[in-house]
Amino acid sequence: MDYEHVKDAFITQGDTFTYRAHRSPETLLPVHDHTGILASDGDHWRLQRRTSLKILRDFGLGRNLMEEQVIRSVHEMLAQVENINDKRNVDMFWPIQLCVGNVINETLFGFHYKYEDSEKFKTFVKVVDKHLRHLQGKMPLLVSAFPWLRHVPVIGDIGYHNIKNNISSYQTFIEEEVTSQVKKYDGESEPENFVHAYMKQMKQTGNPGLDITNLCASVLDFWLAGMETTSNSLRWHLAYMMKYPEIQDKVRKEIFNVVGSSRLPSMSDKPNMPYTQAVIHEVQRCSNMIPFLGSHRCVQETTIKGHHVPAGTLVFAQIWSVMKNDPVFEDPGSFNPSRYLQEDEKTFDKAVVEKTIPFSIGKRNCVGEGLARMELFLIFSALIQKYEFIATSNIDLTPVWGVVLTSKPYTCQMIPQ
Ligand code: HEM
Repeated sequence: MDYEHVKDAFITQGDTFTYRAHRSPETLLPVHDHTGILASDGDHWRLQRRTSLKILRDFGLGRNLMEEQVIRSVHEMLAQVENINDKRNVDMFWPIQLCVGNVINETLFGFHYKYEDSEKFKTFVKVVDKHLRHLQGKMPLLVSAFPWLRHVPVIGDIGYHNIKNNISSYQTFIEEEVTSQVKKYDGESEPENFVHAYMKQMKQTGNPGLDITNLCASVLDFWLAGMETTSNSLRWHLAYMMKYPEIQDKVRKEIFNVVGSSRLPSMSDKPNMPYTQAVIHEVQRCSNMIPFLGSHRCVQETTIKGHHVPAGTLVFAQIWSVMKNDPVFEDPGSFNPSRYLQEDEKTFDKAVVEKTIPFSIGKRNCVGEGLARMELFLIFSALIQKYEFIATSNIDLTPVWGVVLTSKPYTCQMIPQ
């Protein structure tokens, strides 16, 4: 499957391929199947997706709430890192995890976890992390291929029931936070967080599909789809920068030229920082974090580029293969951000950018793409502006297998700039 196949299925024939399989491992993500965005389909999915996108757009475009939230989180992360006395051997796992987690938490619930008081949050993050890792084990994949195996002792327990039971541990966290925000909503003032904005939509539209069950499910989707992806991507960014220090220096030089050192980079700087943008594209292409997309069930018989696809076929688009193998990427195995820029080093090569699709394309692409792109730019550029990162352990860029391909753990020396 190449880019043209994915484009034909997901864009040209978008409506035909927006349905899900409704079998594990997807059904092991939400508490109830057919709720929220990630695991639902049909008119219900359309309603939930449209509602979430409207809220995110109102926050991001209308009032810039989103950028302010990310920058607040960056400030907190930098303050935490500054307090580390010995910067010769630092593990950036938790500072990055908390920074990204706090952006989602503030977007959804309107408050930040303080670093010194984040045990509840850390426990939740660990449960989600464990859940996503277990989902991609051999047994769940076996049960996914042969759903009747979930009735077989041992295989069914490891591959299905134990994982299903895990869900309740993170659901408690979600329900507590949603309930607390629901109580605070006065119905009058301009919503400042997702829960309040969703409640306003419930009230304004009166649509029975917008209810507390689906609010909780959408909130959970944001955590599941938004945290591991974004925080791992940032860890990949630092790993690549330490493996290629000359590229790290070049990014920093661009940041100093455009932003200076007295303030943090902002979204208005982004158009003037083509090299930093090219590096972010290339890290996303090379780290290629999502090995399998969710299933896209075909609802009516069709053809994709001459291949017959019967109704009911499950399609798993290989965006991994597009970013690895498309001929537009010359020498695809090498890490080369300059491939995104023309000779003037300012203008993007549109053909190369078009095939870089870490957020997928079409009707079921990433709902959080705008937020994730903003986070990657603001958090990555702030870190490179403030510190030089030098590896103090081996940087092995072979990924660790999972729902999201992660970087191997590493430590670094951080030299203030
Ligand atoms: C670097 C970060 C991220 C990457 C690489 C990424 C990637 C993806 C991809 C490839 C899909 C499509 C899956 C499919 O076709 O089934 C997806 C879907 C989704 N993403 Fe993201 N994502 C990221 C961050 C986020 C964030 C920050 C959020 C929200 C806070 C988010 C929310 C979602 C949701 C809700 C869906 C499901 C869309 C649907 O089923 O209609 N993602 N993401």
